[in-house]
Amino acid sequence: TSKNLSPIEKLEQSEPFRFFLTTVHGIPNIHNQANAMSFKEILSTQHGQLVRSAQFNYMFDIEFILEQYPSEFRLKPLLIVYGDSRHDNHSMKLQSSPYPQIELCPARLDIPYGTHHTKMMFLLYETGLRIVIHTANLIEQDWKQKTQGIWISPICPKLNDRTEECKTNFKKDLIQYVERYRAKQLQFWLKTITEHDFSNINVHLIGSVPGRHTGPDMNKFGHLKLRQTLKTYSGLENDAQYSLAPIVGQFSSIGSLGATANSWLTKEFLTSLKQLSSSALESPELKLIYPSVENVRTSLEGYMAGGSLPYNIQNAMKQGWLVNFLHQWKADHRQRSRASPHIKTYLRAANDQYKQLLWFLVTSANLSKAAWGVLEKNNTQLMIRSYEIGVLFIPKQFSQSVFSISDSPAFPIPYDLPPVKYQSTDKPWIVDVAYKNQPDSHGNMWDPS
Ligand SMILES: O=C(O)c1c[nH]c2c(-c3ccccc3)cccc2c1=O
Repeated sequence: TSKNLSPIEKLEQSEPFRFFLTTVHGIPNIHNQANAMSFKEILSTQHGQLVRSAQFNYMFDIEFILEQYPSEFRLKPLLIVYGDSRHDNHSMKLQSSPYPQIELCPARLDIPYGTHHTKMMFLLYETGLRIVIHTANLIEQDWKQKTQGIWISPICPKLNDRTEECKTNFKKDLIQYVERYRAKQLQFWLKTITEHDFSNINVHLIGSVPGRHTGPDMNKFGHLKLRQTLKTYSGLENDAQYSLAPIVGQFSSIGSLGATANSWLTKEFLTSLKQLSSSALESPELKLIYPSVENVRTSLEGYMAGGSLPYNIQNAMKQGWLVNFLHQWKADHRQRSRASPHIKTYLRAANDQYKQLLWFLVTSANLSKAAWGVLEKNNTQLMIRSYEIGVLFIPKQFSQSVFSISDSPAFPIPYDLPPVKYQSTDKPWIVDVAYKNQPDSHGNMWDPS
């Protein structure tokens, strides 16, 4: 009977990556220990005396959120940063009106169809500032039986006169991201970030903010920021041995990608992921992981899991070519093959053995132009619709040449590699069609009409 780890022990054991999956109700406890964290454990009193916090997200259940904070922290100031959608923007005001400690910050969404997908926590303790970047909405179902990703920073101490050097540019990139909200409610947090020492951060920040980014702004956000960061820091530039190293994308929704793979996916997006100059003759393999109908039907939540996989028939029918790229959700080594994925990750393996990684990204960004951006005006501007944020792990920042997924310090990958292709009978999960041939793990059918 192995004992349960405390939140502090989980953080210590997660070094140097500090990358977790959410705990899952209904799997053996042993798989909710190493590299697994719950919302309550993130907010545990064991981390110190909380002063105030901010929660950036897309969906909020205020009662659920407050219930996750330890009772002694529930009345501390809490800033909620949400997407100012044109239609139901009063729901946040209604939810938070009973709680004077809650301040609201609507994020501007000036480009149609943009959403505030960013999922991030600022936790200010008496001992310093912690940043958490993750993939879960602040509603109970997102933290119960899904696979979600969480990166938890060290508690960054107050800056004394010592000049800090942040080797991944994380601090400057975070300030640049938060400044783009142009929100007075975030002024306190911009000042707070400036006053803390981020020199122990070993990940890169990859964010998206809505806009038509041109000139010097082009490489600051979206897939061009990823391209730029990989180019500058990965040290792969001229390493011909990796030109065919396979690339994996894993996500919980898919946008309208165009009539062929070449429209955006392989020509623009893959060029950023492979980061090598696009002149490299043949392209590396791109494998995409997105749940099949069978993955959803047999999941712990059953077809209900599909409610959080909003790939719609309108987009699916325009891109039948995509199915050839698709692979199943399979995470046996983490006991999470039935914990439907809401996490989004992108990675490059060193070769087709998939035993080592060249880099790993966990992010809120699904496979869509809205999230990553699309080049316009003869490649002079990158148009992004949504707010997104993620962290990129590069071996060099961990004094390694590659990440091993088995030898210590093993990178804790969320799913099984190599990815497993759809079977010939498999179809991608589509949220707005009916599935009435086979009951799910709860004996239910799915009939969205
Ligand atoms: O931020 C996130 O992760 C999510 C963002 N949109 C979701 C939707 C949705 C899809 C189209 C229009 C409006 C809402 C539905 C179900 C789950 C999500 C979701 O999880």
